[in-house]
Amino acid sequence: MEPTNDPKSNLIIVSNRLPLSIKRVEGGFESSLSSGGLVTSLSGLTKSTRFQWFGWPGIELKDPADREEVTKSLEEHNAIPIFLDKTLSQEHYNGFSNRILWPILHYQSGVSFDDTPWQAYRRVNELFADAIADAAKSGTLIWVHDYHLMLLPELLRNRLQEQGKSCAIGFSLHTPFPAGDFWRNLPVRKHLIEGLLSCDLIGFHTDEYKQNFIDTCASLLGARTEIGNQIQYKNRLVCIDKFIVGIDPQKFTETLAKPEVQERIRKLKDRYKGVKVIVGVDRLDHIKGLTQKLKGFDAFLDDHPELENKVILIQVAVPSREDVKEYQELERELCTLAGKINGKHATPEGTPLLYMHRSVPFNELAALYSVADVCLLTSTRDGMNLVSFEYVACQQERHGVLVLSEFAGAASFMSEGSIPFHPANITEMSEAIFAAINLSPEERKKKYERLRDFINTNTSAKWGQTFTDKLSYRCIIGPGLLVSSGNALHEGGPAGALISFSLVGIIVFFVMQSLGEMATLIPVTGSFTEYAERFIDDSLAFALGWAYWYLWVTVLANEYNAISLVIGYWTDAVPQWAWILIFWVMFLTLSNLGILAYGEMEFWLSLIKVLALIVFFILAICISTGGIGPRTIGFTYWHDPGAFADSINGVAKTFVVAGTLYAGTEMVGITAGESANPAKAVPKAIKQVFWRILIFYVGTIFFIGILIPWNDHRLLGSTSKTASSPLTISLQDAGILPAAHLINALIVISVISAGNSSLYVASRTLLFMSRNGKAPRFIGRTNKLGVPWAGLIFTNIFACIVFLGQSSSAGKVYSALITLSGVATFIVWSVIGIAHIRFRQALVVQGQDPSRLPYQAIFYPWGTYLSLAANVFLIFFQGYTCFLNPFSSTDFVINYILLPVFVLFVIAYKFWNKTKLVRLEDMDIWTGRREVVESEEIETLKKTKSWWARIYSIVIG
Ligand SMILES: O=P(O)(O)OC[C@H]1O[C@H](O[C@H]2O[C@H](CO)[C@@H](O)[C@H](O)[C@H]2O)[C@H](O)[C@@H](O)[C@@H]1O
Ligand SMILES: O=c1ccn([C@@H]2O[C@H](COP(=O)(O)OP(=O)(O)O)[C@@H](O)[C@H]2O)c(=O)[nH]1
Repeated sequence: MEPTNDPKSNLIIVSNRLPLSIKRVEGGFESSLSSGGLVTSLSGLTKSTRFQWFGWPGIELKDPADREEVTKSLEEHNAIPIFLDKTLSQEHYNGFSNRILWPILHYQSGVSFDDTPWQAYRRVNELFADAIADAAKSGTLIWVHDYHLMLLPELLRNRLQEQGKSCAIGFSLHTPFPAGDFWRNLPVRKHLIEGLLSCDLIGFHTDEYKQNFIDTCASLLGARTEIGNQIQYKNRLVCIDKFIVGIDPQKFTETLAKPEVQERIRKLKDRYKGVKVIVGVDRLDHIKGLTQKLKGFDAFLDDHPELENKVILIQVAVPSREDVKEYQELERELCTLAGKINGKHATPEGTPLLYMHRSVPFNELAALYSVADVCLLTSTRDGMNLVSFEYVACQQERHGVLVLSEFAGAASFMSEGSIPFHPANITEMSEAIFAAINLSPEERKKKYERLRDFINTNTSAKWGQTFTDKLSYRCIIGPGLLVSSGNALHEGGPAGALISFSLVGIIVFFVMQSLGEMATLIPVTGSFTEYAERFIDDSLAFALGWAYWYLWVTVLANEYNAISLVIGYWTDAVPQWAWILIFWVMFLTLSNLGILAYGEMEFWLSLIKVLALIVFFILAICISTGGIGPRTIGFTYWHDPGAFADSINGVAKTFVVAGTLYAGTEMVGITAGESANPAKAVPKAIKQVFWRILIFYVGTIFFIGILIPWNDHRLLGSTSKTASSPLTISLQDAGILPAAHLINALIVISVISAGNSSLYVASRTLLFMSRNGKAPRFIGRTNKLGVPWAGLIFTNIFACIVFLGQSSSAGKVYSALITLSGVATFIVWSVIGIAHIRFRQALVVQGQDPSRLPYQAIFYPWGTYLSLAANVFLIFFQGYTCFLNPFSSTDFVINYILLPVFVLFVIAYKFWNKTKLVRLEDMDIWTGRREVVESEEIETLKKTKSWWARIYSIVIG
C-alpha cells in the first residue's frame, strides 16, 4: 500500500490469527471467519479505516504453490499471511500462549512453565518482526494485538532501527493484565514487559488492567511512572491508556431487519411461547465460567421448582483451542454436567438446558440474542466480553436483562445497566437470574437504555479511531518551538506549516502594530489590560487580566513539567517531582532578585538560543546540499511524501500550534513602551519582532521541512522529547552523533528562559490588577527593589498544578487545566485589536489628527481589522478537532470553557461595579502621554555599541 495523504491509511494491524482461517479441502482451500472478540472488534474497524492485516493463516503450507494460492485469496481481504511450520505454531499458540500465558493473565493458578514452548514463542515473534519490518515504510503505524505477540514491539523496533525506518508502534492487550503479585508467577515476566515497552502506546480495556501494568513496570523494572499515563524506561517514554473496545451495533440492527432473520425470530418465539429464554454465548474456555454457569443454573432450578418448564437456558459453547489438553478436559466436564442437569430437571414437556457445542452462523446468533429475555455471562475473568455488547444491540424491542459477572471487563462499564454477581457464588447467581426474570418492564427499559447508550457510544470504530489517533499524535507537551514545530510539520507538511506559521506571523505582526501605536503615545507599565480599561470597558480589562494571568500560569506549569522530563534524558537518579521542586525554588529565587537579574539571565539564555538556531540553520544548509551527511536532500521531501500532509485540513490544524508558539510576542510592545524613549523603541521593537518571526519561526519551519519528511514518525515523540525534536532528528540523520545531547541542552535553556519569562509576565499582570482594584491588594505587594514578590509567590503556587500531572489519576485534570488556556491567546489578541480600533475612533471624535501620532500602525485600519477577524475566528476554531467524528463532549468543554468563563467574569464585574462601555468622546487618551526624547541621544547610543551588541539588538531586541 502506497502512503497517501492520510497518515492512518498507512496502518498495519498484526495479530496472531488472521480474521480468516484457512482449511485444506478437496481441490483447494476454504476460508472461514475466525471466532472470538478480537476479530469482532477489528472487523468493526474496517468500515472506518483502511489497513493491512498480518497474521498466521492457521494452516501449515510447505509447497510454495499452495502458499501463493492462499496469499492471493487473502489479498482480496487485505490480509497478509505469515506462514509458520506446524510444530512451531503449535508450541507458540497452544504451548506457550494458551497453556502458560493465557492462564496467568486470567489469574489461573497451577501453571507450569516449560522452556520449549517459550523458545517457540520467541521464534514466532521474531518471524513476525522480520515480515513486518520488511513490509513497513517510514511513517507506518503498526498496531500489534494481544498476548501472543508481546515480544514483537521490541524485536520490531530493533529491526526497523537497523533498516533506518521510523514507525509508530502501538499494542493492545485484549485480556486482563493481572496484579503484579500474580504476574510474578511467570519466570519470563520481565522479557515480556520489556518487549512491550518498546511501544509508543499501549492500550488496555479497563483502568484496573492499565494500573496493574503500570505498577508492574515500576516494581519489576524500576521504570518511572510518576507522570500520569506514561512510563519512562531506558530513555523511552511510553503512553499507557484505556481504550474501550466495542462492536458495530449497526451490523446487528441491519441483520435483525433482514426478512430471513425476522422469520427465524418468529419461529423461535413460537417455539418458546410462555417460556423465559436465557441465552449464553461463550467460547469453550475456563475463563468464561461455564462450569459455574451450569452449576448456578442447576441451583436456580432447585431453588424455583415453580418455574418448571417455564425457563430454558440456551448455551452456545463455541469450540476453542481444541488441541489443548485442558480445553478437551473442560469440554468433557461440561458435557457430563449438562447431561446431569437435564437428567435431573427434564420433564416430558422438555429439558431446561439446551447445550450446543458448536459455533453458530451470524444470522442465527442475532435471532437468538433477540428472543432471549436474559443473557447470562459468568466469566471468572474476561478481558472485556463483547457478547454482552451484542446482546444489548439486539434488545431494542424486548429490553432483555443482562446478568453479568463482576469479573468481566465489561462490568466496569455496564454494572449499573445490568445485574452484577460474583461467579463463584452459586446462590448469588441463582438470585441474580431470578431477579432478572422478574424485573419490572420500567426497570428493564431503564437498564436497557443505559446499556444501549453505552454500546452505541463506544463502538469498535471509535475504539480503533481513538487508538490510531493517539498513536499518531501521542504525548506532545512541547517545550516550544524546538519540539512543537515537529508536530506542526507532521500535521501540515512542509508547505502547510510554512503557510500557517507565516499567516499567524502576519497576525502577530499586526497585533504588535496595534500595541505599538498605543504604547508609543501612552506607554503603560505592567499590562496592556490598561488599554482595555481605558478604551473599551473596565469589566473587560478585569476578565482579560485574569485570562492573561491564567495563560502564563499554565505556560509556567508546562515548563516545569517539560524541564523535569528533558533533564531526565541525562539522569534518572532524581525523581521527576524533585526536579520540578528544584526548578520551582530556583525560578522563585531568581525572579525575586528583580528586573536586572531577570534581564541579565534572559540576555544570556536568549543569546545561546539564538546562536544555536543560527548554527542549526548553517548546518541545515550544509546537510541539505550534501556537504554534511549521506546525500543531497534539496527539496526531495516536498515532492515525496509531499508539500502538504492533509491538504487544507492539515494547514488549518497547524494554526493552533503556531498561535500557541507565538503567544507572548505581544509583550515586546509593552516592554518597549516602558523604555526611556518609546517613540524610538517601539518601532524598533516591532521591526525586530518582524525579523524574529521571519528568521526564527518561519526559518525553523522552513529548514526542518526540508530536512525531514512530514510522515517521519519520530516527529511524534518516538522516545523522548529530545528525540522527537525535529532538530535532533535532522542532525542525527546527518550523522552528527552528539546531536541529541546538544539539542537537549538547548531545550533545557529554552525551557528555563520560557519559565523565567512566564513568571515575570504573570506577576506583572497581577501587580497591575491589584493596583487597579481588580485583584486583592496583598497580591500587589512589592519589596524595596520593586519586585512584586507576593504576585510571584501567588503565581508560582498556582503553577503547582504541575504536580497533578505526576499522578495518573490527576493527570487528566492537569492536561485539562493546561488545554483550557489554549483560547486565551486569541482572546487577548482580539481585545488588543478592539482597543486599537476604538482608540483611533476616539482620536477622530475628539478632534485629534491620527497622522500626527508618534508611531502609526502600518496598513491601519485594514491590518487591524484583518488580524481582529482572524483572532476571533481562531477563538472558535482552536478546539475544532473535538467536532471531528466522533464528537467529544469532554474535549469540547475543555477547549471552550474559558470562553463562557471569560464572559461571566465580564458580566459579574460589570454588574458589581456598574461599569459602562467607554464613550468615544469621554475616552481618556490623555493621561500618561510621554514626551519624546531627542533622537540624537539614541544615535549616540547606537554609535557607542559594539558590533556584536548591534547584531544582538537587531535579532533579539
Ligand atoms: O483466537 P482464539 O484462540 O480462538 O481466541 C479468540 C480470542 O479470544 C480472546 O479474546 C479477547 O478479546 C476480546 C476483544 O477484545 C475480549 O472481549 C475478550 O474478553 C478477550 O478474551 C483473545 O484475547 C483473542 O486474542 C482471541 O483471538
Ligand atoms: O459461534 C460463534 C458465536 C460467537 N462468536 C463471536 O465471538 C465473539 C466473542 O467475543 P468475546 O469478547 O465475548 O469473548 P472472546 O471469545 O473473545 O474471549 C463475539 O463477537 C461473538 O459474536 C463467534 O465468533 N462464533
